[in-house]
Amino acid sequence: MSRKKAAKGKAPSSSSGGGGSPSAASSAGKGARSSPGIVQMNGVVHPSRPSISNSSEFYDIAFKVMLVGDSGVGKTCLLVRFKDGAFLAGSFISTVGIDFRNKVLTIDGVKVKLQIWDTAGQERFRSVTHAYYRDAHGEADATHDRVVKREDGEKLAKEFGVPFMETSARSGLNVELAFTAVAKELKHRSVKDSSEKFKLQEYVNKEMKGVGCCRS
Ligand SMILES: Nc1nc2c(ncn2[C@@H]2O[C@H](COP(=O)(O)OP(=O)(O)OP(=O)(O)O)[C@@H](O)[C@H]2O)c(=O)[nH]1
Repeated sequence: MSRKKAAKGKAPSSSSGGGGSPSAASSAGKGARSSPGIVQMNGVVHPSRPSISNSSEFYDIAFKVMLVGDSGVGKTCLLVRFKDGAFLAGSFISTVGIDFRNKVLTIDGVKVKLQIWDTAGQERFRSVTHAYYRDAHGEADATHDRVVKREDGEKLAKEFGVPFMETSARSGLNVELAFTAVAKELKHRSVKDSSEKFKLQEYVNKEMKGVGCCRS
């Protein structure tokens, strides 16, 4: 069965309230997905003067994080799971252009705001989404439908020197961890006099849950 695609998200100019309300929902014939990628982007540090995010939450440091990957790999669902704790099942609604949502996490007593940009995976939006990469620092429940072998993902991550983990927007597997790991790494990078060294790979290996652990 082919997936029906409609438009989701909205233009960035209208997203200042912390993101629009992209919706998606499950389709019986949906194919397997590879994983969305999380790219961490640059941060702004305000150690002595807490700021207020668009969602009225105070924060100490802000970072821009991009979700990148082909259309349909689950970027929007990953973000919605992280932000709202929900899985949007139903027919697949493709993102138009780019959109963002804010979430403030407390990392070792520091309020870290992640401004997470959800990019459109479709080729026709490439020029729009790539424009937002400037400034920037920085699935697993459908095992039968899997298109990317775990080993291949691990190999690729090794090549790029980044940690590898599988997430599921549907079950929630490792979603919080993926974003928390990014926030921790960015916070440690930005606090220059940090005495303790943060080892991202070790943290991820310790905290990561295996596929099949958290089905809902
Ligand atoms: N089983 C399962 N389905 C998922 C998961 N994440 C997303 N989906 C489904 O995959 C389809 C695409 O998800 P989206 O999050 O909209 O994909 P996207 O990467 O944002 O796509 P674009 O907006 O076109 O770039 C939807 O039908 C979702 O319901 C997941 O973790 N498990």
